[in-house]
Amino acid sequence: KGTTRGTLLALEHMRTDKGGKGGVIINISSAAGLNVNPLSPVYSATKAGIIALTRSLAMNSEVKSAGVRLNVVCPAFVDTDLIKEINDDNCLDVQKASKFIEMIGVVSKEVVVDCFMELVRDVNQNGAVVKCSKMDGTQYTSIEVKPVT
Ligand SMILES: NC(=O)c1ccc[n+]([C@@H]2O[C@H](COP(=O)([O-])OP(=O)(O)OC[C@H]3O[C@@H](n4cnc5c(N)ncnc54)[C@H](O)[C@@H]3O)[C@@H](O)[C@H]2O)c1
Ligand SMILES: CCCCC/C=C\C=C\[C@H](O)C/C=C\C/C=C\CCCC(=O)O
Repeated sequence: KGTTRGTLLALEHMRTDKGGKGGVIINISSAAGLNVNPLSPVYSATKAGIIALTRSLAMNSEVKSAGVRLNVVCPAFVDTDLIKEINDDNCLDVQKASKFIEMIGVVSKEVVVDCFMELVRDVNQNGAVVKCSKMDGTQYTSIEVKPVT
């Protein structure tokens, strides 16, 4: 809910057809939103929602004309407090989650920031979904878009 409200507020503020200067919105989702995550299904659903929200707005012709780009970063595990706070309230099996994190590995915050900044600087990126993971590195995902007529 916070990401949806924040995105819509930023968009209203930034769009050139409403007096703004245009620009770019980068949302943070998660690798959990790109694939199944049986250990935290609700978390996964909220992250999939952020990807759909961001891509849908990015592909809206009025938003494009108003000079606002939107992209989304989907990190796997990152070295922040969040992964130290996995517990029975937010995960269905904490022990399995710990083993999974060990297997996938944890990236530094700098890796996510680099990814974020690349999407800010590259004016050709709109609607991009970028995964960053220790195991697989940084990858632009490819999801087919059927244009709405
Ligand atoms: N750490 C990871 O492995 C990881 C991976 C992928 C995605 N993410 C996502 O990245 C985002 C940031 O997480 P993080 O890893 O930096 O965690 P974090 O725990 O370090 O930071 C979360 C921040 O959100 C703030 N916060 C919590 N509830 C809030 C609220 N209701 N209103 C305003 N602020 C609130 C906290 O005070 C904290 O500063 C989250 O959406 C998380 O799901 C994290
Ligand atoms: C698996 C336990 C998830 C617990 C949720 C708590 C923290 C979540 C952190 C991140 O958002 C990442 C969550 C899941 C990552 C899911 C898949 C990683 C796939 C990695 C890869 O494909 O390289």
